[in-house]
Amino acid sequence: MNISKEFSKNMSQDGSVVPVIKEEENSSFIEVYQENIPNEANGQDERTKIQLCWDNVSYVIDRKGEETQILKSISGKANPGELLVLMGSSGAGKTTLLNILAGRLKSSNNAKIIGKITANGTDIKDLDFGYYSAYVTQEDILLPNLTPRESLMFSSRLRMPGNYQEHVDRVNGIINDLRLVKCADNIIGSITKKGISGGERKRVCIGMELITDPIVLILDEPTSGLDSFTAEVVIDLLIEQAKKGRTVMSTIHQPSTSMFDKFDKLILLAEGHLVYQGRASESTKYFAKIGYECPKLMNPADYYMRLLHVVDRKHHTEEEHEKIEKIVSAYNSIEQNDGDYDKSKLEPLQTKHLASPTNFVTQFALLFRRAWINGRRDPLAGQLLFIEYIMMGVLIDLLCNNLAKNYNSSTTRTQTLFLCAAAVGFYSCQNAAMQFPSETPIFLKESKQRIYSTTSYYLAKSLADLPMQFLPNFLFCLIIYWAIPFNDYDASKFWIFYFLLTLLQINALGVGYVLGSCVKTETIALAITPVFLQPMMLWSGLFPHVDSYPAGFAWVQYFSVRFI
Ligand SMILES: Nc1ncnc2c1ncn2[C@@H]1O[C@H](COP(=O)(O)OP(=O)(O)OP(=O)(O)O)[C@@H](O)[C@H]1O
Repeated sequence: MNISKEFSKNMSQDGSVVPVIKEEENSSFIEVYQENIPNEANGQDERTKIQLCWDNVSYVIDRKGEETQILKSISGKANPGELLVLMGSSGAGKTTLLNILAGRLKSSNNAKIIGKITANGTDIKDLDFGYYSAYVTQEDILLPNLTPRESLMFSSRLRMPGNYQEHVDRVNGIINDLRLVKCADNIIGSITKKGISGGERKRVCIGMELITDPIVLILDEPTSGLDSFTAEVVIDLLIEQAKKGRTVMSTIHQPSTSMFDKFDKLILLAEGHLVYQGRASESTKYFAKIGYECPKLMNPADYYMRLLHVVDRKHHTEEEHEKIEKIVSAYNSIEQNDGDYDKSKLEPLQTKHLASPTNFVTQFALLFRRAWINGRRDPLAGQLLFIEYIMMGVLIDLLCNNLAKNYNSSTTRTQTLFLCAAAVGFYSCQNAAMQFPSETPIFLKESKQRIYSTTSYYLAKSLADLPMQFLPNFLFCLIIYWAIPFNDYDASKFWIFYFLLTLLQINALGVGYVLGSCVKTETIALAITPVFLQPMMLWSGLFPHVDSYPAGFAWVQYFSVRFI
């Protein structure tokens, strides 16, 4: 393992590491967690600590046969009890490095990760590293209609063992730690719906990860978009977490001088190269030594950003090229040694995969309740659906009412039924397609963490939405059936009419869910729904009739949500 002299000579010899986990061959996650409960007697948790090391890590992507090296042989380590901050100009590779270290980025056909990453000496590829670490993404991935308390509570109940009171206590502890008491019961909100502030939202995101009491906490730009005071509150929070013995790594954009002074360790990246690794407080001395002295009254973070900035990453000017070369070779010429954290205090981690703490039924029940609350607090979508159905019902009535007086023509009957089927199919499909895109990031994040199965999520989400779908359809059928004499107003036949339209609706919802889960935004979901539905209407058998299809084309009728 190569690390810089600057870094290693300043490493603390933390004698307070007290590893606790001693897993049996077949112990479950619940048992591991219970052994892992922190004892904060001396401010430090008496539990496993993790030192994360990375050795000559490179990331190479292949773009149309042209290889680009995003990270260039980077080595380093993050120690327990310290806040390690990654900085560098935009595009330097900070997020890429964090993603690789967190095990979120894997080698693929056109992207290769080279090098080795270990946690307490074990390759993270052999570990269920997600159970030891937590990753807070740059974007706030939260359900907008829940409160911070509800979000934390669902997260705790889905991810951790324990009875209801234990979850309540854990959530209250986190709300207090993150200073969220004032806003704990307010709606989180979104861009379009005012809720808690940006800083509070960021702290909720951090809380959602702290709920599992992770040993390694990794954050991508947790302070971006926050004012300097709120940003400092977030940094203080990270320092508190580090003081508890956690290994905390974060990228930070533009820290203020007072924030910078609080960082324990600093990693600076330039164009995928490592150009500094060591104590943040020693960095100005180091750069002065290699010929880049930070002006006395200038924020060192600002100075490094300007120093390492390049205008066009693909086409460096000669001056930029020489500067980066000089800083990189100065760093590489420093004698490397391995003296650092006392490794004898680090316990090897278990390599087997750990089971989820909740079973299918619990997952379904919690996800159903979450989806139900989130859906009911966003009445607009439901109200729109009611308006659409009632409006269409009234319009069909108006159009077909006259025909009803002489309702013997089977053509008219067929056309009216087609209009009903088209309305129900279209509205249901479009509404269902709109359900998923906004929740896709939440689902992807949670399913990557293996908090629940895809089946439990899908069932809970779609069943929680069903009442809101069925009710407007029922009103639509009431309006249509009693206005148009399909069956001489035979009341018993109404239920057959309603049942058939409900079957069609369930079909359309299924198609809508598939479409919605394939796209990233609601706008795309809205745009692609007609693309799928219109051909289905075309070969529904009405225009033209199935009997008149060209030879060999009769099979297309089976790819339609057919009602007639
Ligand atoms: N899979 C990929 N395909 C193509 N380019 C990529 C890929 N992953 C990363 N990059 C490029 O690698 C560079 C580093 O990206 P990264 O997101 O790590 O930068 P960063 O330092 O976090 O920047 P910022 O501070 O702006 O978020 C960028 O130029 C990015 O476009």
